[in-house]
Amino acid sequence: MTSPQDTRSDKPIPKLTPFTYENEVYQAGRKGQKPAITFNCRDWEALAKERLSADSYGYVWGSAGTRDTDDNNKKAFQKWGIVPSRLVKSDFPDLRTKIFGETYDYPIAMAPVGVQRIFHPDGETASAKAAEKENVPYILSTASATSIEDVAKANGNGSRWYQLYWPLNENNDITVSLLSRAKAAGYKVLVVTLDTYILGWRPSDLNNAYNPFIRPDDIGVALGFTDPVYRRKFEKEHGKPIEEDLETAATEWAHTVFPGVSHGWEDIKFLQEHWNGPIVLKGIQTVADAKKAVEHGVQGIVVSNHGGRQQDGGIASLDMLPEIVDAVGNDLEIIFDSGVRCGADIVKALALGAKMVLIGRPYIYGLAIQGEAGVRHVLKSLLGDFNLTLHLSGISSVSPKHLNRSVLRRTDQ
Ligand SMILES: Cc1cc2nc3c(=O)[nH]c(=O)nc-3n(C[C@H](O)[C@H](O)[C@H](O)COP(=O)(O)O)c2cc1C
Ligand SMILES: O=C(O)C(=O)c1ccccc1
Repeated sequence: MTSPQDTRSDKPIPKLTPFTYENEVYQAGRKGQKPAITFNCRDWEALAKERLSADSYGYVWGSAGTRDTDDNNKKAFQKWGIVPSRLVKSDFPDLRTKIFGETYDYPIAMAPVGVQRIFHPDGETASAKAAEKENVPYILSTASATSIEDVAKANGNGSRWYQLYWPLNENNDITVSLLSRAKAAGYKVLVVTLDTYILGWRPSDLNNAYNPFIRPDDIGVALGFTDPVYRRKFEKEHGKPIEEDLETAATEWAHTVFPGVSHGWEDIKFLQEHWNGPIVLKGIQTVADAKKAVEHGVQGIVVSNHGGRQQDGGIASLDMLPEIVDAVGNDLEIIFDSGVRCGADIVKALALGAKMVLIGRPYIYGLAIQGEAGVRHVLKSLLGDFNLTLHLSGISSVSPKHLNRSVLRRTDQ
C-alpha cells in the first residue's frame, strides 16, 4: 500500500502539503482555540476598516471616480465558472511555476503597494517578512515607507522584485541610482509601472483631503530620502540637507516619481541599458500595447488596471486578459492583477492564460488587521483555498496543460 504522496514520486512534494493550514486550524479547534482572523476572504476588507483610520482605509479602498473600473474588476470573475472533472487520479496539485528562468513554489506574488506604514507601524517590513516565510515573491514599491535595503534585510532569503516609479529628471541619475541600489540589494526582476505618472482622481482621498506623501511624517518617501543622488541634488538646490526641510523634500520627491508626464516607448531602451535582468511592464490593458512590449524586447507584462485606482470608466482587467494572451502569450510572460480576492479568482486568471497573479489589497487588509501575522494569514488562506479549489476541480497542476480555458464556462451568456 503506497501513501498518497508516493504516487507523486516523479516530482518532489511541493511545500503546501495536504491540509497544512486548515489542519492546523482544525487541530487547534479541538483544544478550544478559535482563529484570530476570519477565513472569509470577502470579509477582510470590513475587518481592516474597523482597524484603520478613515484616512488610511480610504486610501487602500479608494478607486478612481465612480469606482466602476474597480467594481468591474471584481464582477468580471463572476462571469466565469469553474467546471470540475471527475475520476481524475491526481494528488494535490503541483503549484510550482517557472517564470523568468526561476521556479517558484506558487503562481502568486505580492503586488507592489506603497506607503504601508499608514496601515501598520511595521509596514513593508512586516509584509516582506511574511513573504519570505510563505515563499511568495515580494514586489517592493518605489513609494515604499521603508528603504530598499531595509526591506531586503527583512525579506532575508526571500525572493524580491523591484517596482519602479520612473522619475523624469533630466539626466536619469536618480533612476540609475534606484536601479543600482535594487540590484545590489538582491531584487531580481524590474517591474515598471506605466499607469501612474500621476495619481488618479480619487474621491475618497479628496474627501479626506489626504495624500500619504504630503504629510508631516512623510510616509512613502523613504526611497528618496535614503537615496544619495536625490539627497545631493536637494542639498545643492536648496543649500540645506533634507532633514532641515522635510516638507519641501517630500513634495519634490513626490513630483520626481510622479512627474505628471509619461515616458514614451523609446525610453524602454534606457532601462534595458541599466538593468541586466528581466523587465516587466505593469499596467498593460490592450493587445496593441502588449505587442509593443514584445517589439521593445521586454520579458513580461502585468495585465493590470491598478485595481481601478487610476482611470475611471474602465473595462475589467480580467476581460482584457484572454485577447492579450492570444496575441502575445508565446512571446513574453503574462502576469495578471486587479480584482483578485479569493482562491477561485486565482484559478480563473491562470485558466485564462496568466502565468502568475499578483495579490494587492487583500494582503494589505491582512497587514492592517494584524501586521506580519495578518499578511501570513491572508497568504496562507489564499493559497489553501486556491489549492483545494484546483484539487476539487480535478486540475493536477498550474501548467497550461491542465489549467486552461477548458475548465471555465461563461455564466452570463
Ligand atoms: C494602497 C495601494 C497602494 C498601491 N501602490 C502601488 C505602487 O506603489 N506601485 C504600483 O505599481 N502599484 C501600486 N498599487 C497597485 C497594486 O500593485 C495592484 O495593481 C492593485 O492593488 C491590484 O488591484 P486589487 O488590489 O484590487 O486586486 C497600489 C494599490 C493599493 C491598493
Ligand atoms: O495608490 C496607488 O495606487 C499608488 O500607486 C501609490 C502612489 C503613491 C504612493 C503610494 C501608492
